[in-house]
Amino acid sequence: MGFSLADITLEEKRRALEELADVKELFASRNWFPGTSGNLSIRIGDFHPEQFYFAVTASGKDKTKRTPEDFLFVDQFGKAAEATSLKPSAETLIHCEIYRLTGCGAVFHVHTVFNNLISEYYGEQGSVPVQGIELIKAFNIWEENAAIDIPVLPNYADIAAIAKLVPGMLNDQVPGILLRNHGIYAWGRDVFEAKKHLEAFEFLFEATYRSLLMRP
Ligand SMILES: CSCCC(=O)C(=O)COP(=O)(O)O
Ligand SMILES: [Zn+2]
Repeated sequence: MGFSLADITLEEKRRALEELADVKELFASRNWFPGTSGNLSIRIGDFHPEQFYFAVTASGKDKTKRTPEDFLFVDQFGKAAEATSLKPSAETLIHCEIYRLTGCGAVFHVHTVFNNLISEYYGEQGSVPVQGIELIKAFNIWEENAAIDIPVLPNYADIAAIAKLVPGMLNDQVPGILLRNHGIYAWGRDVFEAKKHLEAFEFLFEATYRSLLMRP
């Protein structure tokens, strides 16, 4: 092993930055980055659980704007892998842990009103039960009347403490975790799949919220 960022082609790095910029713009148009919240990443190059690289959003930026300072490359520890004045997302360690454990290709995190409300409602229980909704198929689960449990983790100011909980909370079937009163992390093999999963989660959260309201 022992490869470096320089071993990854410029073309692959350029493509990752372009894809991140496009998906960031799309999510911004949906108001999925209120108050500079949210972070996005795409993995590049070879993957070994103990060594990999990814491009991630810089911390604290207005993610509705497209600037030359939006992203940087980091290693498997979340440390900048190039000389830069940019700081990686404050939540980069959660991305690191998701890549390490799943080997996925992209991780997207957004704060929305529906994911916050649902995470609080089911926070004590530790997971959000969802059953019989067609969009569960977005997670490649095709059985009749499928039931899933979306994990909910506690939210701490110490991101490393949250990252430590990730291994114990991953559910093989479900490509996402909710942080209580915080937001959703969704991932996939690539940008297409991570976006599909994130959209499905948001649909399921809104549907769950509305069905709770409809209860007698
Ligand atoms: C103002 S939102 C608080 C931090 C957060 O939850 C988030 O998603 C954005 O942090 P980042 O460092 O990635 O900008
Ligand atoms: Zn966040």
